Amino acid sequence: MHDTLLLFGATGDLAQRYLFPSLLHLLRDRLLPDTFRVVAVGRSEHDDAGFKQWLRERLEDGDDRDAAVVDDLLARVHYLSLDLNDTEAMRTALSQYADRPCVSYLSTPPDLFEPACRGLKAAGLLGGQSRLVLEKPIGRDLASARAINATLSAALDESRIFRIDHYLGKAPVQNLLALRFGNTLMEAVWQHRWIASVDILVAETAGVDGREGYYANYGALRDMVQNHMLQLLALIAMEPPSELCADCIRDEKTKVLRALRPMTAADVDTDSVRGRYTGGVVDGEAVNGFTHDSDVETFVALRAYIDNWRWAGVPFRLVTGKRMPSRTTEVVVSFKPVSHWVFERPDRKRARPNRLRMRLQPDETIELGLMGSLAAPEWGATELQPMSLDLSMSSTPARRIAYERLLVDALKGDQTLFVRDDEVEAAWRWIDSVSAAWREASTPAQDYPAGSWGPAAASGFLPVTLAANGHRKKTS
Ligand SMILES: NC(=O)C1=CN([C@@H]2O[C@H](COP(=O)(O)OP(=O)(O)OC[C@H]3O[C@@H](n4cnc5c(N)ncnc54)[C@H](OP(=O)(O)O)[C@@H]3O)[C@@H](O)[C@H]2O)C=CC1
Ligand SMILES: O=C1O[C@H](COP(=O)(O)O)[C@@H](O)[C@H](O)[C@H]1O
Repeated sequence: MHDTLLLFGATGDLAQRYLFPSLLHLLRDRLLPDTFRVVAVGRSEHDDAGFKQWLRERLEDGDDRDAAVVDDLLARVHYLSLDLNDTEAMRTALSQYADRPCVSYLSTPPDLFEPACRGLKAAGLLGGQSRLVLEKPIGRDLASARAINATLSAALDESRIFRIDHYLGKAPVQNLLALRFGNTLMEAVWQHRWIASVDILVAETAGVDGREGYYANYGALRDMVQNHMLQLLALIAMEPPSELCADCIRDEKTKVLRALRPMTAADVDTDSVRGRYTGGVVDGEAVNGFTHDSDVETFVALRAYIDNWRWAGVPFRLVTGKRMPSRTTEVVVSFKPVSHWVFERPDRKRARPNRLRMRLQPDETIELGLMGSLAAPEWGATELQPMSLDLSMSSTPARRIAYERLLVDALKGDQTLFVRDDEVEAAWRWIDSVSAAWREASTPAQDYPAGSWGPAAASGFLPVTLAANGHRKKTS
């Protein structure tokens, strides 16, 4: 396991909210080497003591903080103020760390990836066994992703490049693989013959607040669908890998992403909805709308098709939005109805095809919708009723922040939960088809009030499980 982490963007939002708290937990749980050290790099002109004071105030804010562990972490941190565009300054300041293999983590905007690579290379930090971790987004479209990948591959081998999609660090997301490939029952019915549709919902109550500049250039399609949602789709739809090696899994995910049917302007009206939140009420609090000058969407609903043998004709409905009524990430697999109905005719109206609901956030639960009989002898006949089988996951161990797992894996060199160059490009290829179709069809972002499930036109895309929770009913 490498023991030197160079964290670029150390003064940023991600670093203070997730990366340093993750390191704190890993140190507390003794999951880092004794010699572990962090070179924290930002543009802000703190001196080392000033940065540590700034960081201490943020770390001590958390409710699970142990003062001794905070002290331990801060003793391992050294701060450097550097402009990543200044290759010579990077070489001068950083070459002292080239004494042993290290992990450089670029938690910075993507336009800094190229200059940062130049500076790291000049400092000798990309050679040997050193690794590079990159935050999303990897570009803004296929062309820019390719340019970033070309820069990276000119600097170091793909086996040492770790592209983050933090959803892959979430234990419930990894459990999708366990559920699919650890159970005979699932895999036997996991295909178009038995499955009618798949819903993937990632709803957030949070708004864009504080990230308007970034978001206005990306929108929900590029911010959420290109990475997290397509990763969920790939895990649900991929073929079984021959073994759990990083490339075995990434090969299969990439095949799925490549098989996504491109969207055309003719599909836009039936297969997509764009939305943008206006003012409203979320969690009992009044919130403002997203009023940025750009035309970006904060909500997307898409119907996607995977053109391969397993998934022919099965719609995958992808819905994500900000300022929704609840924070919910779930995958709902709806099965086809039974082929021949043998029960009383009136029962047929009540018949509900089986449904597997895998809730990933905020809590992890699995629910299987079945038909069963609640017959009472005096009724004289069997009456079928929908029943649901809840598999509580409450006995699973406490979950770690996704970044804890990803940081450990990057330090160890395990790429399984990181995204490969061809995978990123396949995802962008499909996203580009959607944005080109929207452009050609001049698809507007329709208003929805904050605290609702998106524009009215999207109701046919919402999983039926929302109606079961008392939310708006699905209309088609
Ligand atoms: N925040 C989040 O929740 C998430 C963020 N991400 C991704 O993580 C990355 C970082 O995001 P976030 O922390 O929010 O961004 P911020 O804007 O909060 O931070 C950006 C960081 O980059 C540094 N930086 C900017 N320009 C330079 C430069 N020329 N030279 C050296 N350092 C520079 C900043 O330094 P300084 O502040 O000192 O100027 C700061 O530390 C982005 O790619 C983002 O998309 C991904 C998922 C979630
Ligand atoms: O990458 C991002 O993810 C978050 C949602 O992550 P979660 O772990 O809280 O589900 C999203 O808010 C943000 O816009 C996006 O950049």
